[in-house]
Amino acid sequence: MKLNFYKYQGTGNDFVMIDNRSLHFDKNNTKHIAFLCDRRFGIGADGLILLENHPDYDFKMVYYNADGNESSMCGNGGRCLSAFAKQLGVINDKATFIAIDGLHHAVIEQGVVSLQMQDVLKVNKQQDYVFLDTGSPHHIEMVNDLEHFDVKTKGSAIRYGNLYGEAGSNVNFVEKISEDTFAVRTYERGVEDETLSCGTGVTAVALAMHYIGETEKNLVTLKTKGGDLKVSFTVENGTYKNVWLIGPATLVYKGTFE
Ligand SMILES: N[C@@H](CCC[C@H](N)C(=O)O)C(=O)O
Repeated sequence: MKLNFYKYQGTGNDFVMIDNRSLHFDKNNTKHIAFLCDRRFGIGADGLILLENHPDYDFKMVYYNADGNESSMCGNGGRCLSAFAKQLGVINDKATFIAIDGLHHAVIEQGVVSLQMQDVLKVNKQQDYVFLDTGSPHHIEMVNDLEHFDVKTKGSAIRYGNLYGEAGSNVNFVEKISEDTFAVRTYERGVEDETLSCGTGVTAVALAMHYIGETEKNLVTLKTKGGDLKVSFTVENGTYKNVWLIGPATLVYKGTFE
């Protein structure tokens, strides 16, 4: 059967997008989803996202990691899916959609997609790291010389280590550039490698840097290998609300897969 797909990227975090409003896509075929995401034998992507109808909202987001398994929230994916929904004519410049972690709002202005993320009510600060959940779980460590840091080896050791058990965690390494700017590199669970950018990851980093006092700003720039993202938020009694992930989301190409 022929499959129409669209390839999107948001700061280099890339996704195969499928309009599944007719529910024709086989969601249980993990091997097929992993195959479509394979960079040598398939289309190639960090994840695959289905856009589906929802009775109460503009659309529903269903997200799979490159390993073919459905996973928790993808921030860059949510931004790209909002751009895809606009391209399909499902929305204009604003969206309210449901994802695995709940309701999201998105606003699109000149190719920049701002996505409201879940409130973060709990931050776990330890001596060497911070852990928080921004829709997906994120371990955060500050390091020196991030450019030459072995993200894959060190990230994999933490992801599969004792701290996070069977479920594992995404792992972010951070270097402070200035009061409101941080460089971030992320090892992504389900891709099992470093990706060029991770939306829930940079969101977690911005909040963590505020929480541990590395910044007092509530608009933070995160520099990833795939480009810059911004995160804004309000602070209420040690919790983070009104959290927005802001950055570009671009159609790369569309195609048909046999
Ligand atoms: N790239 C994503 C994160 C996707 C989910 C993650 N790999 C997981 O399984 O936890 C993002 O932009 O947030």
